[in-house]
Amino acid sequence: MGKSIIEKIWDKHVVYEEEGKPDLLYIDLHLVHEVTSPQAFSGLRMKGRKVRRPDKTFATMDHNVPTDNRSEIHDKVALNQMTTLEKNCHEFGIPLAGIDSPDQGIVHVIGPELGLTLPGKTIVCGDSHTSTHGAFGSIAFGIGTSEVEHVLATQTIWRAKPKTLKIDISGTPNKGVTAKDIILYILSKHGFDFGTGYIIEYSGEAIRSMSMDERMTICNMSIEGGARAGLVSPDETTFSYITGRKFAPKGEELAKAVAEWRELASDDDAVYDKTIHINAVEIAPMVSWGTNPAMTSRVHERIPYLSDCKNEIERKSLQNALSYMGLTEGQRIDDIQIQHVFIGSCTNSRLEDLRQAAEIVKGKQVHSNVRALVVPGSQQVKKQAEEEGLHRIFTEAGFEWRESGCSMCLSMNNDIVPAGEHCASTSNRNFEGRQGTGARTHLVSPIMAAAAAIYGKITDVSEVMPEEAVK
Ligand SMILES: CC(C)[C@H](C(=O)O)[C@@H](O)C(=O)O
Ligand code: SF4
Repeated sequence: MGKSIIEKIWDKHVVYEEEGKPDLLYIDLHLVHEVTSPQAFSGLRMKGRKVRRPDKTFATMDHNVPTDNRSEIHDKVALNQMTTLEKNCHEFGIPLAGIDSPDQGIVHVIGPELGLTLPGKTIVCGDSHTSTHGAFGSIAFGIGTSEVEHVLATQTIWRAKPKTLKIDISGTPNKGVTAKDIILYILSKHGFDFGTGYIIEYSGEAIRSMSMDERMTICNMSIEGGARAGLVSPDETTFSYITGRKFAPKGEELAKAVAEWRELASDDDAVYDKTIHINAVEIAPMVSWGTNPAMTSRVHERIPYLSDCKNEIERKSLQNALSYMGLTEGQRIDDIQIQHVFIGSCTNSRLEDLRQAAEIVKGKQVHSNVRALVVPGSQQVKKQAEEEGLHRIFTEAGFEWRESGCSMCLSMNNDIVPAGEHCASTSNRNFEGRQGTGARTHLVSPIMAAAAAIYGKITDVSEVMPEEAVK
């Protein structure tokens, strides 16, 4: 019987196992950011311990860095977390892409970009969207702060062996349908907890024809379905992305690594605990209308009716979501008015996301009721986008063009959506208060966000996209 990539990587990393207990897993890469690391470093200091493998650890600051004026940081909590991270990295010998570094950015954007994220690795970070790195064929998952301390001290972590779930996506996506729509569709169809206890492997022709940026978007949101991680078996697309990256293997070492990575891909006869099939033609541009990412519909649909709910629990949760969102049952999704647009976050702030959004925005103006932000995921993305002139397309249309960071994805910095206002956002979470107290989030793709910015309401991008923007 063949093995899946999940079992292959897992088995190679188990350093200790005992019947009925979690496995002790070796960790190849530990990514660190300013929010979930301070207590972990204090713990080490108190116990007089060192970081075991600073060379397998890499830090950046992203959650609360300002994305407008970098030179004056007024927020005391943010400033404290940033200087604490600098101090900790210096003391424990950990490489850091600090606020002034050309490598700074959202931790899940810079790992791949710098060639730190590689196939076959086990990767952890004190952050739930670590699943993003699975796009390269690695097992990557988020850990808690006490576990951050454990990994810093031992380079290992305790984890029960996961169940395996294969999501096979066939077919060619329709016009206006992106990787973001595919993952939102999966969530809308299977709920916010279908992945509990599983690591997902995404496969099928739709995945194979995706770029690395697109695969990252899909893997990123695995966690919104409750999964422990999500990944894609590596292939030529993966290897060519990695080639030439700053910390990736080079020359002969790379050739040797690629030969090993090829062996990692799941065997044709691998067996999974569960399999889900999806046909991409079922999918249209998607929009979340509720308060979890599974409360999502196709753009031309209506918000569900209370009378369609299967039970009282469902009815209550629909009622609560509608009241928080200021929407009514049966309302048309494309009637929702938008006051804010956020293009950014570890889901959709990479170069391709910005290129696609710019195609929609080119030569148009942001609607007068809308405030729109583009926040590149990293300084490298920002620089490349500027070299291509994308920043000019956005700013001429009336978008704000920012420095890299998590920004409006979560209300931990200055980029906040005011109470009661609606934001079309390319991020991954729409929980109550996520973008600010009382803020109303609609999760969409970058091109849907761009269309919302121009028309001031949720708009089916497939109807307004120029011919040259159709893939
Ligand atoms: C702040 C951090 C712990 C958090 C996470 O783990 O995901 C954040 O990145 C988020 O997206 O909510
Ligand atoms: S961009 Fe958003 S989801 Fe991603 S790490 Fe930052 S806060 Fe979390």
